[in-house]
Amino acid sequence: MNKSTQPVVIQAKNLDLTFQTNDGPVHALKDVSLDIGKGEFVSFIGPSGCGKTTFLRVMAGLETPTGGEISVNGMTPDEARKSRAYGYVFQAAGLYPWRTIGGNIRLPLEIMGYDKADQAERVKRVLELVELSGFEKKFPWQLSGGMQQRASIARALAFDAEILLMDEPFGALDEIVRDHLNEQLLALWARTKKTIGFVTHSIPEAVYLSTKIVVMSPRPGRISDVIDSPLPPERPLDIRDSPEFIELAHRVRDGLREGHGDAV
Ligand SMILES: Nc1ncnc2c1ncn2[C@@H]1O[C@H](COP(=O)(O)OP(=O)(O)OP(=O)(O)O)[C@@H](O)[C@H]1O
Repeated sequence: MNKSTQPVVIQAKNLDLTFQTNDGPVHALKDVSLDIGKGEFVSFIGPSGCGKTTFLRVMAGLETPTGGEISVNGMTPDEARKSRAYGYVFQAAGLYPWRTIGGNIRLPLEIMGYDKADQAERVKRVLELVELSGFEKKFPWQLSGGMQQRASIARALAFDAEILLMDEPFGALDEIVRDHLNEQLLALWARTKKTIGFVTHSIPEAVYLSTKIVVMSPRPGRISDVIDSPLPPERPLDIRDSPEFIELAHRVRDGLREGHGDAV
């Protein structure tokens, strides 16, 4: 299933996850199988409730599947988490308002016991990576929403996690800011060669960013299409006007329609 020539980092086989709720069982994931190769940028797109976040949380070891198997670097997700295999970026930047940007990025490093000099070096490096050098001593409220989200990405990068799991990180931002962050994220991905799992509701965002697009559908949450992108790795924003891009966006839209009647 994995067409990438890179080794497989995340392998999910026939995953099932049913939540038991007061209103009865909710089948959040059904028979989900997927290989993610090292260095891939994989987007998960689908209507609300199709299990995107649940799948990401299973990869991160934050949710336990009720059936099937999943491995991350040959380990269980829980073991992978303990070996600091991934960083997690949420929809809200989730920065502590009483800590500076540098202080927020340092927090996981403090908890993990990195020494002071190493912490300082890492904070400097990741701030450069997200183009926030000079903002270390500012507080979150002094930064725009887009900058806060970049700081949150920097925090996830600070301990060299090989895998970055991002749950709609730019969903709350306006389109121009989002375009800019998409460009920056692609550049960062090219520089760092991270493996990225990215949840989005936006077709253009998924098509612009991904090497692989996973289309999901709800009730029960399942994968309805997996598309390996034919687009080149170098992607200026105006690639979105190219026939290849538009064709790919159509295929994603068709996949969403099939899984969800006519509403997306
Ligand atoms: N902890 C939980 N307990 C019970 N049900 C849950 C839990 N987490 C998720 N669900 C349910 O599982 C289904 C999938 O939810 P999930 O959040 O993964 O979807 P999603 O595709 O990420 O949706 P959205 O795009 O709205 O964020 C939904 O029906 C949701 O209500």
